[in-house]
Amino acid sequence: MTELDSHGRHTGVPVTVVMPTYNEAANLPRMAELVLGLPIDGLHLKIVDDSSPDGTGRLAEELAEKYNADQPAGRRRMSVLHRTEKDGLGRAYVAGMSAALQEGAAYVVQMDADGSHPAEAVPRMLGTAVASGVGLVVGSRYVEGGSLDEDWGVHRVLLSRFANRYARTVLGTKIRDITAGFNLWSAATLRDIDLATLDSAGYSFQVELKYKAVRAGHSAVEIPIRFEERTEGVSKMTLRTQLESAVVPIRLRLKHR
Ligand SMILES: Nc1nc2c(ncn2[C@@H]2O[C@H](COP(=O)(O)OP(=O)(O)O[C@H]3O[C@H](CO)[C@@H](O)[C@H](O)[C@@H]3O)[C@@H](O)[C@H]2O)c(=O)[nH]1
Repeated sequence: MTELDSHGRHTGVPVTVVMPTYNEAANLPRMAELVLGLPIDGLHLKIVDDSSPDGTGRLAEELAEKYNADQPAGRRRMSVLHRTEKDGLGRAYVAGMSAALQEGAAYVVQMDADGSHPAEAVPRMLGTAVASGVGLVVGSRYVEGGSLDEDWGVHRVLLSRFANRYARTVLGTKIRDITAGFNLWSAATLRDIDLATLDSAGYSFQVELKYKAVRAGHSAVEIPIRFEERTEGVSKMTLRTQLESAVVPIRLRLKHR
């Protein structure tokens, strides 16, 4: 059970932040500093890099060496999982989450490496999960108090709103930000979902995982966050991943009628 010590730090619970990267060298040092500076003792940052041509994987190793340097033997604050090729956001998360569970994480946080997700919300998400006992806390743009960076173009805003409305309608779920990429999971919830047999390779993984968690009987809580547009690098979303996002909800619905 996590507790807050006299300095307001969460203690006593192993939390792993899984962060997939593809060409995020310009963002990674700042992200590592933000995440590893959070007031959560024992927090671990796991990078899942798909052989980024810009050297993100190598940089991640250098950062891990720096952050692990002053740790007692056998304890690491940061690790890097290298995959041989770009194989999709969903598969990168499956690899990172599976490794985190094997290493004994009690909670797993999903976070983009581009600064879109407010790292400072993680203690609040953890506190919510522990206090309420829910297995999934969604960092939500679409509940009261949540917001989107005004720099998101009209096209992206409409696409995001449509994708959410579409997936929610097809799947009949109540989660308002079902495409959200900033989520905290309890290990028990992830274990109840067969990560090895997901239908999604790419971004629709976000929808599939939440749907399967709710179907497995777990409840979700959404807490408001502000989503910032990245200032460095570019989104890796493609037409193909968007098409997958259109197909996966229908496939899930047909499978689980
Ligand atoms: N390892 C790996 N990482 C990837 C891959 N594709 C993307 N990433 C990493 O995944 C994170 C998100 O990728 P972006 O391409 O920046 O995502 P986005 O367009 O901003 O979309 C985000 O918001 C959506 C909701 O609007 C989310 O649905 C989506 O999952 C993501 O969080 C970044 O850290 C990026 O480097 C991949 O194939 N492999």
